[in-house]
This record gives sequence, structure tokens and C-alpha cells, in this order.
Amino acid sequence: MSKLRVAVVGAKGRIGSEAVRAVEAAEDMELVAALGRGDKLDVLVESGAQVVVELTTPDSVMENLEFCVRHGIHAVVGTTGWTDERLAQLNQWLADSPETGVLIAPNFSIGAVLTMKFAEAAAPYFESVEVIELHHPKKVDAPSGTAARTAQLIAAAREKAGSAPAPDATATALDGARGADVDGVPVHSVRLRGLLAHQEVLLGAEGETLTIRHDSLHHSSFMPGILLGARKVGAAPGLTFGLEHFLDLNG
Ligand SMILES: NC(=O)c1ccc[n+]([C@@H]2O[C@H](COP(=O)([O-])OP(=O)(O)OC[C@H]3O[C@@H](n4cnc5c(N)ncnc54)[C@H](O)[C@@H]3O)[C@@H](O)[C@H]2O)c1
Ligand SMILES: O=C(O)C1=N[C@H](C(=O)O)CCC1
Repeated sequence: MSKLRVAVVGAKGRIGSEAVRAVEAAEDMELVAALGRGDKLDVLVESGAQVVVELTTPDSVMENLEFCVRHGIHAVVGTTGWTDERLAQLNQWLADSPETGVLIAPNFSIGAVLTMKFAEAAAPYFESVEVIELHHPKKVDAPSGTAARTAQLIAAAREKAGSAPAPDATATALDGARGADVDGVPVHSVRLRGLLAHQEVLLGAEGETLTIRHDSLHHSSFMPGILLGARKVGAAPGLTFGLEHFLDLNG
């Protein structure tokens, strides 16, 4: 059977360099290009890439995806910084290239995907919920894409269940003391040398708390999800947001 032709964009970055190694080690894949900042995107077409793994920065990802979609190259995207406006723009490009698939995953680690799912399930049963994400100090965006997504899922689950707003009597606060407000859920960002990517969801109700914690201790934690995404994205035209859509988590 012919191998899947995969290119990595952002190949010299922390997660991109790990992805290069993972694709090279995958028996069913061939690494056909590894692009860094300043490299020409035309290489993706010339190399015959079927899937691009996009792991760059929020300021580069849109240009890279526009190129991929216009050339019918499927994309697996780990880069963060997604807004409704950006997603709408991407959907417009995809509408003109209906056979192309793009998977955006705020987090490719299976444990983080499960954290989000567990938090979503628990949120309606607890009066209070707050998210703390903790990352390495070289991270350029805050809050993390994972924390933003977690908060959105929590808020949607609470709204669906008709939950009351979380109690909070704060009357005065220093700017930022109560974290960022993501759909009504406080999200706190820690940047600390020694860390990689960690998240806690704190839930509280009368007389009890529940803490859901996930730790990525190495970039290898993201690789099974990225490879799975690369294998599946070609059969999923349009935009898929979240790796959970490519997993059977109910089985
Ligand atoms: N979804 C996930 O599971 C996951 C996991 C880890 C990191 N991330 C995200 O991935 C992104 C990269 O993280 P990182 O820690 O590797 O950052 P990094 O700064 O180490 O790497 C980014 C790399 O992209 C390169 N780059 C920037 N613009 C480019 C362009 N136009 N073409 C080619 N290369 C370009 C940079 O030079 C750099 O080498 C961030 O948005 C981060 O949040 C996502
Ligand atoms: O190291 C990073 O940067 C990470 N970014 C993603 C996020 O913002 O959620 C995933 C975890 C690692």
C-alpha cells in the first residue's frame, strides 16, 4: 500500500520538530517536506503532500491554511489563536474546495481531550467552575487554546442544563485577579519555567469539590493524536474542530 505523503509546517518548532520525528517513524507515512519560517509554500505542491501538519504561530496559520485549502491539501492544525472570525474565514475557503478536510485540535493529547469531555459532563452538577492552565514561559498566547475550548464546552453544557451563574461575591479586584472571562468561566493562566502543558478544572458544590487535572510532560504526548488526525482528515471534508470527533470515546 502506498504511504501517506505528509508535510510538516513549523518543522523547527518545539512541537513541529517532534512531529517531524513522529511522521518519519510512522510506517504508513512518508515525510515529503519540512518547512520552517521563510520557506516557500509552493514546496507543499511540488512535494505532492497529501496532508500538511500545521504547527506554527497564530500570526502564520491563516496564510498557510489558505494555501493548503486552495491547493486541495488536507490539514491537521495544532496552532492556537482561533476566533469565530478566523473559523468563518476558513469555512469560506473550504466552501470553494469541498473535498478538502481540515482538522483543528486545541489539544492532540488523548488525556487533554478526555479532560475536556469529563469537565463538560461534570459542569452542570457543580455550582462553581474555574479553569487553571499552566504552561512553559515561551508560550505566546494566553489563555491556552485548550483552556479556552474547555471553558466554552463547560459554558455550553451549563447553559443547556439551565445552571445558575457561579456564585462570586467579589466586589473589588486587581485587574486580572479573577482571571480571563471565557463565556462566563474564569480562566487563569500560569507561565512557569519547568512546565510544559497542564490544566486543572476546579468544580465546587456544597461540601465537595472535584478537580480534573491533566499534565503533558513531553511533546510526545501530542503525537498519537496528530498521526491519527493525519490518517483520518482526508476522509472528513470540511472543518472538524476537536480531535474527539475522530475518536470513539463512548465505546
Ligand atoms: N494542539 C496541540 O496539541 C498543541 C500542542 C503543543 C503546541 N501547540 C501549539 O502549536 C503552536 C506551536 O507551538 P510551539 O511550542 O512549537 O511553538 P514554537 O515557537 O516552538 O514553534 C513554532 C515554529 O513555527 C515557525 N513558523 C512561524 N511561522 C511560520 C511559517 N509561516 N512557516 C513555517 N514555519 C513558521 C517558527 O519559526 C517556529 O519554529 C502554538 O500555537 C502552540 O500553542 C498545540
Ligand atoms: O505548548 C503549547 O503552546 C501548547 N499549546 C496548546 C494550547 O494552547 O492549548 C496545547 C498545549 C500545549
